[in-house]
Amino acid sequence: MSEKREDYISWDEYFMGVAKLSAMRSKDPNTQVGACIVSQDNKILSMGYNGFPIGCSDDEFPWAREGEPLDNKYFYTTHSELNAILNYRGGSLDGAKMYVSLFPCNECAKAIIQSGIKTIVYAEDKYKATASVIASKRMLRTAGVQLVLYKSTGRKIEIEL
Ligand SMILES: Nc1nc(=O)n([C@H]2C[C@H](O)[C@@H](COP(=O)(O)O)O2)cc1CO
Ligand SMILES: [Zn+2]
Repeated sequence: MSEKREDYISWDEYFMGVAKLSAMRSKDPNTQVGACIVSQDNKILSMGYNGFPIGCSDDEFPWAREGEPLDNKYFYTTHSELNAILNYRGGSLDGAKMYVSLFPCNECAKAIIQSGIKTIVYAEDKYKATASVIASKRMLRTAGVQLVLYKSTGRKIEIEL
């Protein structure tokens, strides 16, 4: 009998890979973020990426980072984490895990806590010095959400599409 394959991807690589693949759907020219929500028994429940709400055209709303609040993206974008939570239509997310390519902001932190997600596995934390992320960590830690920095295995995957 032939032996089983040994170079299959791990659960962590699988879920962070799905989060990063989701991020590739984002139209944001500066930062693409992806999230993948997983049940306690390793089933994918939902995914999301950052973008404008349904019906708000990617070609009409602004992608700029600067300028007046009404003329830049920040009032209009839905973050990947919130999209992943809202995309889930199956009931409770109690005890679920979220894999996300960038640490969640304070607004998403509130949604994560309220939805019952108990663990966040994040790949990057490039805005860690901002008030938003400091406030986010304060709430998440106080609420008992486990924060896990994803350790890259360095594996590169090429997929023909
Ligand atoms: N955790 C996050 N999830 C997200 O989906 N985002 C989104 C909002 C914007 O579309 C983009 C950040 O844009 P910028 O400020 O790096 O050009 O990423 C941002 C953060 C940061 O907290
Ligand atoms: Zn957010």
